[in-house]
Amino acid sequence: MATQGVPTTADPASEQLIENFAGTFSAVSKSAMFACGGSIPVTTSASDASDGRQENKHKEDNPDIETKESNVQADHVRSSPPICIRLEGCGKALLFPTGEQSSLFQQLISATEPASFGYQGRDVIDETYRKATKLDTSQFLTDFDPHGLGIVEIINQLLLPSVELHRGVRAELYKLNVYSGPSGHFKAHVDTPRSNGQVGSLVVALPMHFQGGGDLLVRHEGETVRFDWSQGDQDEPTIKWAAFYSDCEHEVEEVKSGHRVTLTYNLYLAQRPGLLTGSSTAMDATQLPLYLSLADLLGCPDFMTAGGKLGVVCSHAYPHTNDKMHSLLPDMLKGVDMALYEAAKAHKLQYDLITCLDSDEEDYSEVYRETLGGKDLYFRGTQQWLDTDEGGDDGDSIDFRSYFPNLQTPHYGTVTWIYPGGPGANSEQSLAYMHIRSQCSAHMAADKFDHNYSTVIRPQTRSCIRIWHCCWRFHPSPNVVHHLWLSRPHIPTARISI
Ligand SMILES: O=C(O)CCC(=O)C(=O)O
Ligand SMILES: [Fe+2]
Repeated sequence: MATQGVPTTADPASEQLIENFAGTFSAVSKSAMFACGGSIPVTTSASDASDGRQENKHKEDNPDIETKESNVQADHVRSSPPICIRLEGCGKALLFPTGEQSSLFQQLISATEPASFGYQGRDVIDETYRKATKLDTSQFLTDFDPHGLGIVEIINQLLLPSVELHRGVRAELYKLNVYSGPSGHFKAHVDTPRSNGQVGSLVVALPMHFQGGGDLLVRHEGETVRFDWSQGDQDEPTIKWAAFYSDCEHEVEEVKSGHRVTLTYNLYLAQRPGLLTGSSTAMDATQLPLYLSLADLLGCPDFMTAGGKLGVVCSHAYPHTNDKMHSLLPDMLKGVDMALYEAAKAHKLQYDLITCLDSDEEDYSEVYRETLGGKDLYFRGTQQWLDTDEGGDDGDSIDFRSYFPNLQTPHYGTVTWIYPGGPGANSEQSLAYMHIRSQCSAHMAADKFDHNYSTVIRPQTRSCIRIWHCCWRFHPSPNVVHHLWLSRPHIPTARISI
């Protein structure tokens, strides 16, 4: 057996920092995400479009550059064409971005009516509480498509962490609203659900100059996320969006000048038509609490001065056995796992996702690596035993490693592990067992194991292998299995792997 202890446990100063980070991670994973948002640039001229083509050409000519960059900051930036609004009874299309002096925009403003809000079962208009105007969907048409721009998919991944893969949200246009300066606002409130299936709201701010105020604040269990969407006339025109659960209190701060024009959508739970589009660039990771917590960790000069590794156990299940699914990572990540991935990416950390086997022994000082059929499998701990009694409770134990003669030296050294919810809280290990089963059935002699032996790997039994469902390490190749690995190449003394 090849082993090699690597003394890279966190130093005491780092331990406190890691604890803070773990606290945020656990809090986020417990409460899941309650709000998310992002921005999408609007392409307004032919030159913008050709810039995009130039960039693609550059990448075609330099495939290596593409590959190297793709691990850290690869996604192309998705942009939107100008957004068209057509008013009922008006043949002309109003295109956003637009100037507030344009006659079509003025026509829009005059067509809107004071916006009400629900209070004790009635629709009320009270400008001290809400000063805004609205158009109902019967009064206008728009070509804005939150599904096509990838917004809905991001919401699926971030706001629906506990829902199975095939569930998602459907966004249904509800209103156009205008909050105009100097005093347009909406005080803190919780939206009235339009039906049982409604899970949240999506607000999209069209590219339009307005300044000062107009921030959307969303609150949940004492946490607040602020979305600042003001745009000056020098800024690139950008669509801003935010989505949040129905039970979140939210408010719109006073707009000082200009017009804040929004499309609001109700988000309903729906069947998810397929897998993901991978448009995470539309999301603003810097608004994630994990981003800030990670920033604290990375910004501290005391953090892991002697180097070290941080492993974060995934909160959700992913199909390890299916190569097609592997290639869809990270797009198919859910909830806090995706948030962590996005936060790491926004910090320009390197990352990798691996599947990891975790023994139940106390000694975690060794990490073993085994390459199986082009996939890397990582072992932690010193004892890897399989109980081979397929049907019964207790059977013979076999040293798992004897089936992997090419076991290599430890690859990652000691890892400081963060278990959201605590060790053992991962309820989705069964998928990982299937992974083991499939790995083993492909690579072990058929007479040694039959295909049922997922039943004999018992996570809670001390002498059995326990599988933690992804320690993270991302790799651009679809053939290499998962584990998120974060490091800071520019600060060589402090290396983090998650
Ligand atoms: O415009 C916003 O940011 C939020 C609007 C809102 O709260 C609502 O329409 O219920
Ligand atoms: Fe609202």
